[in-house]
Amino acid sequence: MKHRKTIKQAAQTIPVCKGRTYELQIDRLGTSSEGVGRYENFTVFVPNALPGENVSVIIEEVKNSYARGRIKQILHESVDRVAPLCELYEECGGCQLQHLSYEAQLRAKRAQVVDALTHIGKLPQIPVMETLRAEEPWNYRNKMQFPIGRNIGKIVIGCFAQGSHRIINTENCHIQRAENNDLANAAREIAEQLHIPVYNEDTHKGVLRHIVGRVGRSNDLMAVIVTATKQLPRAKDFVRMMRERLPNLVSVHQNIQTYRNNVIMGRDTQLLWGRPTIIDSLGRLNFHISPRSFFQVNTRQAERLYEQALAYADLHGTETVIDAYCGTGTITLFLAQKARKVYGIEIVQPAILDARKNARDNHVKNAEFIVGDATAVMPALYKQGIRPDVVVVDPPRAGCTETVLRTFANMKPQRIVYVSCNPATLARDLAILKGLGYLAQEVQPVDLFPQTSHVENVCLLKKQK
Ligand SMILES: C[S@@+](CC[C@H](N)C(=O)[O-])C[C@H]1O[C@@H](n2cnc3c(N)ncnc32)[C@H](O)[C@@H]1O
Repeated sequence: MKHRKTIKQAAQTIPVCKGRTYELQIDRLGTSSEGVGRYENFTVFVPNALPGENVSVIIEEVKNSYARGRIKQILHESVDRVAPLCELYEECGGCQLQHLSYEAQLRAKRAQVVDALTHIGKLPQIPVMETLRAEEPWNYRNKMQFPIGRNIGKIVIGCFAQGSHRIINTENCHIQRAENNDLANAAREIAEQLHIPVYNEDTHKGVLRHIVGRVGRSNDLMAVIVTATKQLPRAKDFVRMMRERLPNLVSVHQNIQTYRNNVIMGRDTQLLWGRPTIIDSLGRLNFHISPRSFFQVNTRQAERLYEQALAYADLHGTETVIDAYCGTGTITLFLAQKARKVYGIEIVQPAILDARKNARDNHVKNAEFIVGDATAVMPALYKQGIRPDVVVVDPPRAGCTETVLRTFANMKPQRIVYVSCNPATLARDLAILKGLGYLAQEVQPVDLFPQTSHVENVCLLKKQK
C-alpha cells in the first residue's frame, strides 16, 4: 500500500505527457550527444538539439525520472549548428555530431569528461585539458564493419539506423577511409551477381552477415567476409571478383559467426587469399593486424594518444612497466623504447600472437606478452613478485575490475597512466584509485572519433606519499 502511494506521488510530479508539445531550452549534450533540457525541472532528452537552442518538442516517451522528445521546431538556433555533410545523417546511427561545428564538438567532448568526473567520480577538481583536435575530422576510420541485409529484394550494406537493426545502404560513409567504402560497394555488387544468400537475423538463415574492412597507412586493404555458415558459396569467384575491383586488396578472410547474437566476428577465421595480416605504422613502429585484433580506428590520433601516454609515463630507461589490456602491443612497444622491461597483458590470443610478431619485427627485445584475463593475470604477476614502476592501462568500455585496480595499488607503482574510451567508467575507476592512494593529476581528452559522441582520454595518476 505504502509502495503504491510512493509511485502515485512520483507520477503526479511528472509535468509532461506523451504526444503533447512543450517549449524548452537545451542546456547540454548527454552521453550519446542528444540535447538535454528541463521542463519544470524535469529532464527531457531531445536528439539533434544543441546547447543554447530553444526548441519546441513533441514528447514520445515518458519515464519516472525523464522523458524523450522529438524536435518539432527550432525556435532559436545555436550559432554552432552546421549542415551535416552526409545525406544519410538524419536516419543513420553511425554519427551523432555532424550537425555541430567541429570546434563545438571538441568543447562538448571536454564537457562530457568534466561532467562524468564531477557527477560519477565526485572528482570535480581534476584538471581536464582542451580536447586534442583531429587534423582530419573526415574519412579517418581505418576499420569498417557493416552489416549485410536485404531490403525490397536488394542487398543492402551499411550502418544500422539509429536505435534499430534496420540497415541503411551506405555507398559513401564520410568517416570511413575511401578504400573501406570501395570494399563495401564491391561486396554488395558481387554478392548480388553471385546470388549469395544474405543472413536474416529473424529467421537465423542465410550466409552473409557482415563485411569488415581494415586499411593501413600504405592503403593496403584487408577484407573479412563474415558468414553465418561454414561454407561460403562461390568463395573463389567472390575473391577473384574482389581482386579485380579493388587494386589495394592484399588479404581476404572468411570469419564464421554461427551464433544468434550481435557479436560481429566468431572465433574461426580462415584465410581465403593473400596475406594473413595487414601492416600499419604508428610513429617509428610497424604493426601486424589480424582480422580480430584490436587496433585503434584513427591511426593519426592514436599516435597522439600514445605520445601523450608515453609523456605521462615519464620513462628513463630503467623502469619496469605493465601495459594491461595491450591488444596487439601498440602502447607496449611505444613504452619499450624507453623502459627496461614491459609486460603486456591481453585476453585475445591472436592479438598476443600479433604483439609478439610486432615486437620481433620492430627488434624490441624487452617486451613480454601474456595472454589471459587481466583479472587473473595481474594477481598472478603480483604473486611472482613483479613490482612495476609504472602501470599503463587501456581497458574496454566497461573499465577495469576492482581486482585489477587493487592489484595495481598493491604493486605500488609510482605512476598509473589510464587510457579510456568511456568517461563514465574512467570516472568510476579514478574514484576507486583515489581510495587506494592514487590521485589523478590531469585528464587529456583526444578526439579519435570526430562526428561521433565518443571521446578517448588519457589520465596521469600519481601515488600519494
Ligand atoms: C581499448 S583496447 C586497447 C588495446 C591497446 N592498448 C591499443 O591501444 O591498441 C582494449 C583491449 O583489452 C582487451 N581485453 C578485453 N577484456 C580483457 C580482459 N579481461 N583482460 C585482458 N584484456 C582484455 C581487448 O581484447 C582489447 O584488445
